[in-house]
Amino acid sequence: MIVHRRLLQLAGGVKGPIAVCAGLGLAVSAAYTGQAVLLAAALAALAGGDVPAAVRLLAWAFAVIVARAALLWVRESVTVWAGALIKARLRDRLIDHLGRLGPAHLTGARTGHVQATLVDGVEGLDPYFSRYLPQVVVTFCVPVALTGWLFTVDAAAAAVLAAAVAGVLVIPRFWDATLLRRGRGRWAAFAALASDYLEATQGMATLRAFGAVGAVGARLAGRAHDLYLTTMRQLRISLVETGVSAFLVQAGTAGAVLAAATAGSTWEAVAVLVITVECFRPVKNLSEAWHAGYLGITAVDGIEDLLTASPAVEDRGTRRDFPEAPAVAFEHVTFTYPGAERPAVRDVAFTVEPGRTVALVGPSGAGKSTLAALLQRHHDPDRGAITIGGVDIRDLTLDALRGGVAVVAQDTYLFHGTVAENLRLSRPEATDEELVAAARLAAAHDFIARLPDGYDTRLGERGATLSGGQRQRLAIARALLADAPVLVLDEATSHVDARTEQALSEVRRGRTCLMIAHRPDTIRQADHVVTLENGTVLETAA
Ligand SMILES: Nc1ncnc2c1ncn2[C@@H]1O[C@H](COP(=O)(O)OP(=O)(O)OP(=O)(O)O)[C@@H](O)[C@H]1O
Repeated sequence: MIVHRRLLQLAGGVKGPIAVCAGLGLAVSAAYTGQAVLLAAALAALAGGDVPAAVRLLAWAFAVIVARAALLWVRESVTVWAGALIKARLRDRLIDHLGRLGPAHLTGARTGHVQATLVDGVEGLDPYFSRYLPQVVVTFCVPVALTGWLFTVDAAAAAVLAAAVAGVLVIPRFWDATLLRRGRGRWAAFAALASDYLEATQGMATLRAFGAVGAVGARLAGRAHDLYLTTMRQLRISLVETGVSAFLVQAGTAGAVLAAATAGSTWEAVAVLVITVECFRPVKNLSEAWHAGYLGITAVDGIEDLLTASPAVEDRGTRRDFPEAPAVAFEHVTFTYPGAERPAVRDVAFTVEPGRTVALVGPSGAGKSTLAALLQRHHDPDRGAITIGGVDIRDLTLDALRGGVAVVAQDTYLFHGTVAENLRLSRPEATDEELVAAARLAAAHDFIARLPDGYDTRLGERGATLSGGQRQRLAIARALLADAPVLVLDEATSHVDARTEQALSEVRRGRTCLMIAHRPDTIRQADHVVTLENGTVLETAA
């Protein structure tokens, strides 16, 4: 029996559904006990030759059985509802926090780990909250109540039963710490396997190209074997615990019945037998619920890691109005990535005048993407500041900043949705006409119109069904639709044709644009060129 402190805190918001499940569990136990007592009494009446009383008692027993069936149905429905509610609330909380952590967190964590936590961990927590925790309540209440009641019927049998119940509830607790530790080991192995599988699936084209599928397959087999070993290690403890509990249940039942048969009548022994069976029923059910919910318990570390991770930047700004036609100024900005030995950018100072374009150029690793990330506040500078229209971007709310800065990245992410859904990501309320107008300006309308369902065509994951240039033009249309006054543009090193080039100049028009540029043609179109080297500004040219 594991009642995890952190999981109880997480359950704070779902105490109501858990309490309802526990209440229904108690009602079901009461129905089982009522049925058993009525049947025992009916048998006693039959043995005593009182047939009418036996029939009356059997009729009551039948009514209780019907009521219990209804209660079981309600309990199952409520359990499934509670489970769905718990999962939805927990996932909302995790996704919300992940959104606040931003991309900086995902560069430090393996995506597969995060995915395993969000999908399998939360899925495993459903039975923990909706079945296991309510059953813990039932397991503590029912045996204690029935043993107490038995003391009024047969003290000797009750004493034997009390000892067995205490043993069943207390002895397995000695294994709890080991069980939890091994469970965590098993979760770590599971998350590692999930991460490797995700990576292998995503990188399959590269693995095939380099003939590395076999080697990765062998590594995955190794991971799967680790998972098997950790599962068996945990199972060994679980089985010992189950065996000890089963022994105590059988010994307690036999001992209590023996005590009753020695001291009282045969029918008293029958009554004790039915009570002991009902006394231990919740213990058996708890063990079943434990097997359903233990995956969630072991995933708690991943969930806690995610929930306690602090965002790379705090959303402490209060200004909601984004400056209009703003200048973007880097004021002696220095920034070192966490754990890095030297700054990625050092004392960088330049200004992008309102409505103008500055091309950032320089060799690989010079710090161009870092400056773009700082402008989007994926990180905050260690020294210096970035201002937009004279306002420090830390004074803007993150929502205001995101609404005012549009991004056309080189590796544009397209989701497994329709073209229209992907475009509306930047402005969900955009009308169909606005969608088409943006797509036309971005030179994307023609190829979209040729797709099987036009704007309603479903794109494959990451836009896999489109060419690189088409993906880039959709990204430009998305930025146009966002209609933000500041633009961060990471010029693609590949797939830039004349039409994409024209779309790029369209999206820059009237906007203050920071452009990571690679090609001489594009660099020539910029109003100013800032050359970076080793994180510092080498020269600024008009
Ligand atoms: N997440 C990170 N953690 C630690 N160091 C990083 C991280 N991202 C980049 N760096 C380092 O910061 C420095 C600047 O990298 P940055 O990506 O800004 O260069 P870049 O000029 O955009 O290069 P490229 O043209 O190749 O994209 C490099 O030394 C790089 O190794």
